[in-house]
Amino acid sequence: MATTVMSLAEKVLERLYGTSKSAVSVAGGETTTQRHTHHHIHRSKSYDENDDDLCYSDEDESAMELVEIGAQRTKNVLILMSDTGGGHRASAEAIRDAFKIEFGDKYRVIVKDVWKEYTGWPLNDMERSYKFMVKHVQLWKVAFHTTSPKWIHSCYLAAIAAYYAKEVEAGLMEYKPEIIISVHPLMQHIPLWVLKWQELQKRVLFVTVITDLNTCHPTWFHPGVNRCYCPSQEVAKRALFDGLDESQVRVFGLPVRPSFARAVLVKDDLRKELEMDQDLRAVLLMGGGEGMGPVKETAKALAESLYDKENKKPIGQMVVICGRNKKLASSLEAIEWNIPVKVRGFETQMEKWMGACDCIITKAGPGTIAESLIRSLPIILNDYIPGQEKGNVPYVVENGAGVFTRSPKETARIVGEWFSTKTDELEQTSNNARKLAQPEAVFDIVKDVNELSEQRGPLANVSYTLTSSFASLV
Ligand SMILES: CCCCCCCC/C=C\CCCCCCCC(=O)OC[C@H](CO)OC(=O)CCCCCCCCCCCCCCC
Ligand SMILES: O=c1ccn([C@@H]2O[C@H](COP(=O)(O)OP(=O)(O)O[C@H]3O[C@H](CO)[C@H](O)[C@H](O)[C@H]3O)[C@@H](O)[C@H]2O)c(=O)[nH]1
Repeated sequence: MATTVMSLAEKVLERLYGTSKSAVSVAGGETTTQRHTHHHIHRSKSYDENDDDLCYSDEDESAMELVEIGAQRTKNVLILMSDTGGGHRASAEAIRDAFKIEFGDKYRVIVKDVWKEYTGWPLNDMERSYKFMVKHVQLWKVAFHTTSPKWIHSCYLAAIAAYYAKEVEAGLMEYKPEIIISVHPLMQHIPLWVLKWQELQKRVLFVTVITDLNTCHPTWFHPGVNRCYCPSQEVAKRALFDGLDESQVRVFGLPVRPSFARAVLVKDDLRKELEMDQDLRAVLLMGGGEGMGPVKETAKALAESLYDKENKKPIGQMVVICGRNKKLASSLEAIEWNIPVKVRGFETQMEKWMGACDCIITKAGPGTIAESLIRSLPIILNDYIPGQEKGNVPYVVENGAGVFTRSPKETARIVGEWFSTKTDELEQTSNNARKLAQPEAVFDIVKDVNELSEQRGPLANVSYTLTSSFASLV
């Protein structure tokens, strides 16, 4: 049977790639195509043993056609994320959009919080827990650092995995992914265990895309992944230190939505479209997806520093994006401002607001920082979440792309100077920001995932079967 399948597979490959038997049998110094064909033959054999879908006889031409159609069918990519802040979703959507741009219908990309949809507490409530913990910042600090040792978080996660194994399995099965991409620190261990129990480790590609720029939590690093995409050399160093192999690690940058990288945006046009003042310099004030940090105090201080009392006219304008913080938005809307101010809720076209402004004030969220760098915006960091965001401050400041101050008055003073007496400093900081930007990162990541997937061959056809006793296997 094995010989039969070998010759069939070669026929299929010949039709797909025009590759001959002799090309396949060459050992060592393989070309890419040869390396791929080698994988294909290997796979078709093992699938014949394990997978009913691919059982066929030598003469059965129609089965060959089926294999061929199967070979070119759309692959399912499942991106695991959670709305703990806005950063994970932004990166997940960036990856989804880049797959579409680069590969069209070759991949069907689904962005899901499988925990929320399929499991119970505490996994299905991470958004609320995270929001609560970062509000009580000492609590988050303690939770972040006490769960950093591997044995501690492994125990927690193993216990949760044992409890929710079937639910997570059902969640994964629903989407039948050939590729799983995790963009969340708590979404490596449990799905990888489930894949192991399902004996799908070798067939399902599992990659992690880290969305923290520097001092990230060690749960990001799991040695069982096929790839770990690190946004910076600093994170890569940590990954290697935590036991990943160099072959697993790639450094391309933090994935940012293609609309940031590819769109050609003209400031004047954007200001017209967004109904902003055409002439005054503009500062963008925000606090991540949740509108965190000293946004209101800073807005009030800016209204003072951007108003020329002598001449009774504004020297700048302000856009405040409050994200999902509705309370903040309504309290800012109630204020009567003496300079032009736009107060916005959660915006879906951040690239436009950033493109229309001249500098940004934000807490040290990695997504917002990476996006600002692409738009060459000088950054004033006014806060950071302990743990994962702490290292983002030196990343920005030491590279000359911005400054850090927690004081709203000091922030307002800096912006006032940038917009009046220190415009050259504003320009220099903007140039430094541009140099740090990595707009192509998201495309490099999806191309690498595609390459990994190709190496597994077009016959990779994952079959998911529900097993019944996972919990007992933990
Ligand atoms: C690491 C192991 C986590 C397992 C937690 C199970 C314990 C259940 C107790 C509390 C409710 C769960 C709270 C979930 C918080 C969600 C965090 C999140 O998604 O962050 C995203 C953020 C970023 O968006 O995640 C990170 O940057 C790093 C993740 C750190 C994980 C910290 C987990 C805290 C768990 C608290 C346990 C109590 C500690 C006592 C120490 C002895
Ligand atoms: O109205 C808004 C407000 C924000 N955003 C987007 O939301 C993202 C915010 O992400 P950040 O990484 O800047 O910050 P968050 O706090 O929202 O993100 C969370 O996830 C991050 C990882 O990606 C970090 O771990 C961070 O500490 C954690 O709080 C950015 O892409 C930003 O453009 C919008 O699209 N619209």
